[in-house]
Order: sequence, then C-alpha cells, then structure tokens
Amino acid sequence: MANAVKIRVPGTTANCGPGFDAVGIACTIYNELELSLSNEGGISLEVIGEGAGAIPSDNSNVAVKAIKMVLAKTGHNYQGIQLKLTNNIPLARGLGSSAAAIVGGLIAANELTGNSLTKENILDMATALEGHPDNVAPAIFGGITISILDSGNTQYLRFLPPSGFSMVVVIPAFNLSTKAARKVLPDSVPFSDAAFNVGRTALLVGALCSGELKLLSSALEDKLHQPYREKLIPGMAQVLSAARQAGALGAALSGAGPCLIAFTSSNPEEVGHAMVKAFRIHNVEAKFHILNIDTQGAIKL
Ligand SMILES: Nc1ncnc2c1ncn2[C@@H]1O[C@H](COP(=O)(O)OP(=O)(O)OP(=O)(O)O)[C@@H](O)[C@H]1O
Ligand SMILES: N[C@@H](CCO)C(=O)O
Repeated sequence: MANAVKIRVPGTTANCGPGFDAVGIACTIYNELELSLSNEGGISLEVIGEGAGAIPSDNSNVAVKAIKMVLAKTGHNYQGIQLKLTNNIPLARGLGSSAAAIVGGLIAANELTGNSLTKENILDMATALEGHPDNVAPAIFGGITISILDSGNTQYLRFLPPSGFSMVVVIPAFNLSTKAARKVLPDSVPFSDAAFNVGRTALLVGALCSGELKLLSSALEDKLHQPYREKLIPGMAQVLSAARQAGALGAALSGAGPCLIAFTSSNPEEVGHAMVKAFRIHNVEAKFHILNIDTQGAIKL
C-alpha cells in the first residue's frame, strides 16, 4: 500500500442570490476524505455519515473521477484506490457536496503523487469536473470567492469580509440535484433581468468587501435563477420572507437549493426557527445549522 493522506474540505454556499455561477462562500461544515493508492486492486469505498449507502463505489464516483484525473495528468498508474469518506455535508442540498468530493479527491491524489500541481491547477481541474467554479473555488481557498471561466482558465478573487456575520442554513428533508435545478433555467433572459442582476452582484461584492452588511437586503435579490427554481422548493418565498421578518440581513437560495440561507449579524437561532416554521406550514420538514465563514479552505490533516 502506498502512503495515505487525509484531507478536510469545507462545504460551500454558491450564487449568494444574484452571483450565479460566480460567487461562493466556504462554510464551517466539513467532509474528510482519506485516500490510499496501491499498485494492485480496484476501488474500495467506505462512507461514514451523509451519503452512506448512496454514494457509488465505481468510476461514476466524483471523488474517484478526480483522483483518476490527477493520476492521468501526473503520469501515475495506480490501480488500487482506497477511499474513506467521513461526510457532514448533506448530498444534493445546495451546500457543495459534489465540489467537496472533487476538491478532496484532487488534493489527496496530488499529495500522494508528489504535489506537482498548484492550487490554481487544482482549481482548473475541479471546475472542469464540476462544470462551474463557484463551489470549488471557496472549497479550495476558503473565504469568499468570485470566480469565472475565461478561455478555459478559472480566474478568481478571494477575500474575507471586515465584519463577521453568521449564515443560517435551513436544510429541508428532500434532495434536489444541481442537474435537475439547472434544467428549469431558461436559455435566455430579458435584458432588464440581466441588468437587475449586474447591479445586485456588484452591490453584493461591495457590501461583503466593505462590511456594509445592511445593503445585503437588496444585494441578495436575483432574477436569473431563483424565480425559476422556486417551483421546485415548496414555500421558498415564504421561508425567505420569514428569515427577513425575524431580523436577517437578507436571505437567498443556497447554491442550486433546496437549502435556503439567511445572513445575520445578531439572532441566528431566532432566524433559523422562523425559517423551519415557515417550511413546516408547507409540509416540509427541515432543520437548520448556524455556520460561519471557513477561512482555510481544504487542508491536509
Ligand atoms: N462525498 C461524496 N463523495 C462522492 N460523491 C459525492 C459526495 N457527495 C456528493 N457526491 C455526489 O454529488 C451529487 C450531488 O451533487 P449536486 O451538485 O447535485 O449537489 P450539491 O453539490 O450537494 O449541491 P450544490 O452544487 O447546489 O451546492 C451526489 O448525488 C453524489 O453523486
Ligand atoms: N451555480 C450553481 C451552484 C450549484 O452547483 C447553480 O446554481 O446551478
């Protein structure tokens, strides 16, 4: 058996309202991925926690795809891939579970093959596997990231806000795959909706950079994806409104959903309970986590 490595990767909330496919925040909820590579044998997988019994143990596993991508790129021919996943990030809920698996797989395989890839190489590879950079960038670098694809390369900016806030993530008891949540999006949008989002996204980044958090109320508004995804999440508008009424600075869909996220600087418990109650009125059971910004990104343990 070749040496083994353990990587911890944060969950992430993407879009943050208007910043579709571009803005993401690393959150203090973590998965751990332990990898061993050997010359013989196939794929073996142990999953503890979220996704146990549901995550595939063959080549369709996104962590395995990521590991194989590194092996191919670095010219290694290991046949044995032994994986142990300890998962806290719920699957297909909008907290970047697939990004965490991809980033964990890429970084672990890079560690075991001589660390020849830079974090920027890892970001490009992760974006190629995930399809968009907004979850993988904060999972790698921590903090808040703005990331875009430019001629096949991922450009990113990472920063931390000057003043802290809590994120209340409400997790309903049903899955929604990103694939399904992207299918409901239109091919084109009215010019006025695009302009609406350009302004809100600029305001969002400015508010987060400057600490002018009271601007989040308007800065989290979106017309590019949330209105189309609302039909997939019973009670979404009412839950977001309940968060604001309970004192949140603003609220939005987390990633592709179905989690909803509220940003608050004072009373996260109250906001969480109000959101869960609003979901229950629509016959959706839910629980909430109070998360902060993870500043480290993926690390070797
Ligand atoms: N720890 C894991 N190991 C391997 N595969 C995983 C793991 N976690 C999630 N996946 C795969 O990723 C899929 C979920 O990805 P999807 O993009 O739909 O949701 P998400 O990443 O949780 O949400 P979002 O992208 O909206 O934040 C799962 O169905 C599973 O196939
Ligand atoms: N930007 C992505 C995030 C989910 O992976 C989306 O909204 O589809």
